[in-house]
Amino acid sequence: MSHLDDLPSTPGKYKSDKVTPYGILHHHRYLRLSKLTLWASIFLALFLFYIVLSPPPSPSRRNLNDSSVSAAKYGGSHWEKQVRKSAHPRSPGGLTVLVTGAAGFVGTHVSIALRRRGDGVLGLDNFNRYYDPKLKRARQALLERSGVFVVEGDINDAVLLRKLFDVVLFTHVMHLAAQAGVRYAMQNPGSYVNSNIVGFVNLLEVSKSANPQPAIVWASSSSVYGLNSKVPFSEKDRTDHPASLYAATKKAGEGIAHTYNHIYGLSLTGLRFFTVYGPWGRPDMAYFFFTKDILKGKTITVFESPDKGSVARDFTYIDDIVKGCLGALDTAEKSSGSGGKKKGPAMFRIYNLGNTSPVPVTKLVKILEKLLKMKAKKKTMPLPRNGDVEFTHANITLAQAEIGYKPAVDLETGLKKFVKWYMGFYKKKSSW
Ligand SMILES: O=C(O)[C@H]1O[C@H](OP(=O)(O)OP(=O)(O)OC[C@H]2O[C@@H](n3ccc(=O)[nH]c3=O)[C@H](O)[C@@H]2O)[C@H](O)[C@@H](O)[C@@H]1O
Repeated sequence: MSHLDDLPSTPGKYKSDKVTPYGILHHHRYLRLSKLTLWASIFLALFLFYIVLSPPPSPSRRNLNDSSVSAAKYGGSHWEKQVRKSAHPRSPGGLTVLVTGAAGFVGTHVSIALRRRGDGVLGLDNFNRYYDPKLKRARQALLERSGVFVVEGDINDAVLLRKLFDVVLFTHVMHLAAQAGVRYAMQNPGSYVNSNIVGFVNLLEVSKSANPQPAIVWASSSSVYGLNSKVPFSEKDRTDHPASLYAATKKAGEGIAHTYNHIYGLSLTGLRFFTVYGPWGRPDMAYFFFTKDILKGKTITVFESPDKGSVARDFTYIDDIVKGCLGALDTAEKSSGSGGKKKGPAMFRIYNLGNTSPVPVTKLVKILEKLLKMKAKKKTMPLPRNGDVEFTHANITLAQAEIGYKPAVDLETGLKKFVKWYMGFYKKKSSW
C-alpha cells in the first residue's frame, strides 16, 4: 500500500508526522483505531438516542383496522344506551337500520322518513369537510329532533362498525356514506378510493361477519353510465366506460358488492341515483351554488355540449329518491349467510332511480331566475373534460315493477321547495 493511500482528507495534519517511517506507520494505525472507536461511539449513542426518544407509531402508520385507533373514543353505558334507543323500532315489525352518511343530504331525508314510520335508525357520519360541516351539523340537529342519534365515526373504522353490530342486531344497512361529486375527483382522487372502495369493503366485511347478516341497500350513481349514448339508460346497458374517477369508484362498488353477494350470501341492492336535488341539499351541486351566486349577483358558468347544445340532467327530487330507498329496503330479502358463511343464494339487485325527464341546464337556470325573481349573470363555456357527461336519462321500468318506484315531482315544483328552504335557512343563518 502506498502511503499516499493513507493521506488524510486534511493534509495539514499530515505535515506534523515528522518521525521514522515505522513511527509514522504506528502512529497512523493508532489514529485509525481511535477514529474507529470515536465513530462507533457516536453511532451507538445516536442509536440509543433514537430508541429512547422515538415516538410510538402514529395512527396513520397503523393498520386502519387496528383496534387501538378508536377503542377509547366509543363505548360506555351512556353511549350504548343512546345507540340502542335510536336503533329500536317504535312500531312492531319495524326495521332496524344503520344509515351511513346520515348527516348527508340523502342520508338525513331517508333517516327521518324511516324514523317517522316507526323504524329504528342509527346514523353514522364522519362530518368531513368536503363541504361546509355546519350544514351537516344543522342536519344532525334535525335528526336529533326526530329521534335519530348520529354516531360520529368513519366507515373505515372496523372496530367502531363491529362495536355497533355488537350493540345492535341491524336487520338492514342503508349505505349512503361516500365521496360524492364528479369534478372534485380530479383534485382529490384518494378520497374517492378511500370512501367509495376501501370504506365500502370495510362495511361489507363487517356485515358479512355479523350474525345475523343485514340486508344492504347502497347508493350507486347514474354516473356509471359514463359515455353511454343509448337513451334512456337501462340497467341492462353497458357501464364500462366511466368518464370520471367518481364514476369508476361507484362502478367498482357494484362489482365488489356482487362478489360479497356471491361468496357470503349478503343481500345487496344498488341504487343508481340521478342528480338528486332538494331542501337540505349539497352546496357543491350546480342548482345549489347557482342559487347562491344568482342571489349574490355573481356570474354563473353554464356548460354547453360540443355541438353548442345545452347539457341536460334527469334531475330527481329528494322525496322521490326517499320513496325509492324505502321501497328497496322493504323489498330486500334477508341475507342468506351468517357469521361469514354463505348458506344459500341471496338477492342482488341494481335499480335506476331517476325522474325520466331530462332538463337542459339552461332551463334549470331559467326556473331559478323565475323563482328568485332575479336575472342570472351567466357565461357559457364548453363542457370541461373533467368527468362531466353531456346528459343523463333514466329508464325506471325495473324499479317501478320491483320496488314500486314512481317519481312524482317535476323540476319546477322541486326547485320551488328548494328555494323556499334555502331562503329560510340562510336568512336565519345570515352570519354564515
Ligand atoms: O347523478 C349522479 O350520479 C350524480 O349527480 C350529481 O352530478 P351531476 O349530475 O354532474 O350534478 P351537478 O354537479 O350539480 O351538475 C348538474 C349539471 O350542471 C352542469 N354544470 C355544473 C357546474 C357548473 O358550473 N356549470 C354547469 O353547467 C353540469 O355539467 C351538469 O350538467 C352529483 O354531484 C353526483 O354526486 C351524483 O352521483
